[in-house]
Formats: sequence, structure tokens, C-alpha cells
Amino acid sequence: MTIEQTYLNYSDGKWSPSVTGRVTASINPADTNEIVGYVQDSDAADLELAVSAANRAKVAWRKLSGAARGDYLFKAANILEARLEEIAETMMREMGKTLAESKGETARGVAILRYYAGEGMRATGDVIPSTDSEAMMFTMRVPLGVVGVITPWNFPVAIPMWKMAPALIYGNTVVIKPALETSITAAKLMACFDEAGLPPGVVNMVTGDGAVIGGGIAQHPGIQAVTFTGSNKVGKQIGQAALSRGAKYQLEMGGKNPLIVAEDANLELALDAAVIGGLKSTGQKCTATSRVLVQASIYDIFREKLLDRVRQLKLGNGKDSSTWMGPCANERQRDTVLSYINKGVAEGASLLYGGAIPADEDLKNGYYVLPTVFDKVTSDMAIAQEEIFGPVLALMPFDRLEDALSLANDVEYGLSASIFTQNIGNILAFISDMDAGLVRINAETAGVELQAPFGGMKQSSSHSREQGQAAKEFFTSIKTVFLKA
Ligand SMILES: NC(=O)C1=CN([C@@H]2O[C@H](COP(=O)(O)OP(=O)(O)OC[C@H]3O[C@@H](n4cnc5c(N)ncnc54)[C@H](OP(=O)(O)O)[C@@H]3O)[C@@H](O)[C@H]2O)C=CC1
Ligand SMILES: O=C(O)CCC(=O)C(=O)O
Repeated sequence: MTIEQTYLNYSDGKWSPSVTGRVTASINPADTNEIVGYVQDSDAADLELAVSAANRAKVAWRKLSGAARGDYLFKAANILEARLEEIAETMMREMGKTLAESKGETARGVAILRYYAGEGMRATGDVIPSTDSEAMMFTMRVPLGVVGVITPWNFPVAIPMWKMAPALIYGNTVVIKPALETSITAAKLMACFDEAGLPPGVVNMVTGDGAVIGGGIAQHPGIQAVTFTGSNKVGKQIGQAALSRGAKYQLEMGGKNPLIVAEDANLELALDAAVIGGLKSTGQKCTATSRVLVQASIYDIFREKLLDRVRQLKLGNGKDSSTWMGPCANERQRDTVLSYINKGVAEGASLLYGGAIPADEDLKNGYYVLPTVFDKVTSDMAIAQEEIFGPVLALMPFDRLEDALSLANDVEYGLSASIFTQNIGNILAFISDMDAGLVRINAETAGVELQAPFGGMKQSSSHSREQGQAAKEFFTSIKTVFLKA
């Protein structure tokens, strides 16, 4: 008999149960009979404890040298690396990503921690000439105070790390509310910080309902900044709540990312990009390819080759090494994907493959949806406009590159976009005219590098950028110093 473990909140350097006495089960979406463990169903009183602890810790943490804060992050990185297998397996069981992807993501978390640990030794200001020849003027980057971190389930290690690591290295303390689905993975990340010996209150985690704990973070006067990744609907609410009380906020939200395939493209590489960029992680990336725009002269051949590849993808539990694609992360997500598929059919798109729950007996206990390909998709359809966040590709033909670019830009989002072509004119036009925060040439739409700025245009973000040096903009405030003897 297996006894599932119960995971606690982490506040003020201690593990504690919620004051509510309630817990919620974390379920494996690949096999809903499997309970991964239980997490605290906290309320506002638990959040209060965490915010108070973070406020008590913030002055001492800010006053440490950057190098000393970096040492803590290096230690946490080493511990995360030592526990990579265990944490990757937990991630896989909580949200269904394959084990290989889960390991890759956990390794990415280690690299993010090390990158920002090194930041502790790098410049955080500029010297600016003063008009007064006897004075010195310079800027300093100072921390904001307590940062609230609200994260989704699709990258349960990488997203918390790319928000928490810069927050911490630049001298802030953190209260994190992870997505319900991946709260155990988050608890294991907290354990890495705990073992690294971070002072009590520097990192705190409260699990629980999104509206209660996430909403509580957005509204809490003791939290000076909020960083969020997730849906547009929730992001906007968080932004408004933060703005109304004068807190800084950063929102990373949806995408409807196009992959443009021009007639001179390397077809095999473009096909790889469509399949991997669109369907890996079950399409649950904000950078996933969801629209594939193919030049009319190669459209038919591209479509047939794409179908050949998609038909071969093996669905299954991520623990099986032959699995290429796992389930949707939860029931609501599976139902959302199916409802978009139904809308696509109702609006007249042609369903070429998939579009249903697989019939296989061994998949019946999971939230699986077959990889799905639509043809004859037009820009006015919901499947061409709205974020599906599932394994659905919409094929759309175009005649000239200008047409492809106007189709590609004809959505409210602007996160990432790709083109496959050998033509330098096409490439330059794409770089110049594509409205997206991340444009990639001869590469898939997904795949963010931790040392480069990441974020979207239009409705995809609050127009700030995460990761790389860009993180400094959000997690610090500039103090201008004028100094005269
Ligand atoms: N940009 C991205 O990477 C992501 C985009 N999405 C998009 O969002 C859709 C829905 O996914 P979902 O998981 O529901 O995303 P949400 O935006 O609801 O969740 C993201 C995070 O916000 C929390 N949250 C939920 N409601 C509130 C609230 N009222 N105030 C503050 N925080 C809140 C969630 O907590 P809890 O888990 O407890 O609800 C979670 O931690 C997807 O279909 C996809 O389109 C989703 C995930 C990532
Ligand atoms: O493509 C990636 O590596 C990151 C995607 C991402 O940030 C997201 O889906 O939230």
C-alpha cells in the first residue's frame, strides 16, 4: 500500500500546515487513479504569515552583499541538481510532461539559478557625468521589497526559478503561490532553498486556491511587486489589483504563435518545427506553434508529410520512455481543448487528424487528447484567434510573404513567431514586420534561452520582459545618487 505524503506550506523558514486544516489532492493527469500527494488548501491567514515573514526578512537580505546572496543561490542550484531525478519525476507525475522533458526542464532550473547567482557579482549601476564638476553622480539598483510570484503548471520548475532567482539576487524576498496542479514540485523547490540555508522568511510558499491566495497576493499591501505567468483573464485581474494599490506588476500571458513556411524552406526542418513546436508538452506552452502558415505552392506536400509524422506520435504516460506526448495537465484543460476542436469543426475547418480522446484502453484513465490537425482554417475562426493550449495545429495557406505576415499579425497576441526560408529578403521582412516579442528564423516558435529577454507584444504581456539582464528592470528600482563633498 502506498501512503501519499502531505506537503506543507513553507513560511519563515518552517514547514507548517494551513490554519484551515484542509488539504487538496494532486492528481496524476496520465492516470487519475494516482494521487501524487496532498497540498495545503490555505486561506488568507496563511498568506498573512508568509507576507509578514517576508517583510521581517527583507532588510537583512537586502543588506547582504550580492556575492553572499549569490552563494545561497549557487548552493540551491547544487541541491536542485542533486535532486534532479526526483523533482523531474514529481513534475511528470503532477502535470504529465514526459520524463525526458521534465529532466530537461529541471536542468534548466539549475542553469537559471546559476546564471542569477553569478549576477550577484555584476554591476548594478552606471556612473553618469554631472554638470557640477565637483560632484559625482551614479545610479544604484535597489530591491523592491517583497515580491509575490504567481506561477502556472506548464513549466513547474523553470518559471518559478526564472522569477524567484532574479527577485532574490537583486535583494528582494519572495512569497510564491504555485499552480495547484504542481504544488508538490514547488514544495520540493522550496526544500532546495531550505537546505541551502536561506535565512527564514527570504522565500515563502503558500499553496491553495488561485483566487484566494493568488488574488490575496495581488491585493496585499505588504507585497511591493507581483510577477505572474498564466491566462490573460487572470493576468488582467492581477494587473488591475496591483495597479490600483500602486504595486509594480509583470504579466506573461498567452500566445497564438505562427510558424511561416515559405516555398524555399528546408521542408524537413520546418516539419520538425511544426510537430515539436506545436505538440511537444501537449501544446501547453505559451510559445507553442498553433498556426502553421504554408505557401500555396508547397501546401499539399507539407500537409501530407505533416500528417505522416503526426500519425506516428505515441501518446502515453510520461514515465514510459517510448512516450512522445503526454496528457493535458488537468480535466479542465482537456475539456477546453476539446471544446476548441468542436468550435473548429462547427466553424467549417476541416479536421484532418485527431480531434478526440484516444480510444486506447490503457489511456482511458488520463486526460489525453489525440494530436490534432485542422486544414482550411481561416483567420476569423476561434481556432485561429484564441489560445487553445493543447495539441492542435491549424494549417493556413498563403500566396505571398506579405499575406503571411498580415495573417500572422492578425491576432491579439504577439509572443513568439517563426519563419522557415532561405531567402534573406523574407527573413528581413519577417524580423521587421512580425509583431512578436520573440522572432525565430529557421527554428521552432518555442524554446526560450535563459540569458535573453523573454516576453510578448500586444496582449501577450504587460510589456516588460523576463529573464537575462531584462529581469533587472522588473526586480529593482533605480536610485540616482548625486554626491558632493
Ligand atoms: N502563459 C502561459 O504560460 C500559460 C497560459 N495559460 C493559459 O491559461 C489557460 C487556463 O489555465 P489556468 O491554469 O487556469 O491559468 P490561470 O491563469 O488560471 O492560472 C495561473 C496561476 O494563477 C493562479 N490564479 C488563478 N486564479 C487567480 C486569481 N483570480 N487571482 C490570482 N491568481 C489566480 C493559479 O492558481 P490555481 O492553479 O490555484 O488556479 C495559477 O497559480 C490555459 O488554457 C492557457 O490558455 C495557462 C498556463 C500557463
Ligand atoms: O518556450 C519556452 O521555453 C518557454 C515557454 C513559456 O514560457 C511558457 O509556456 O510559459
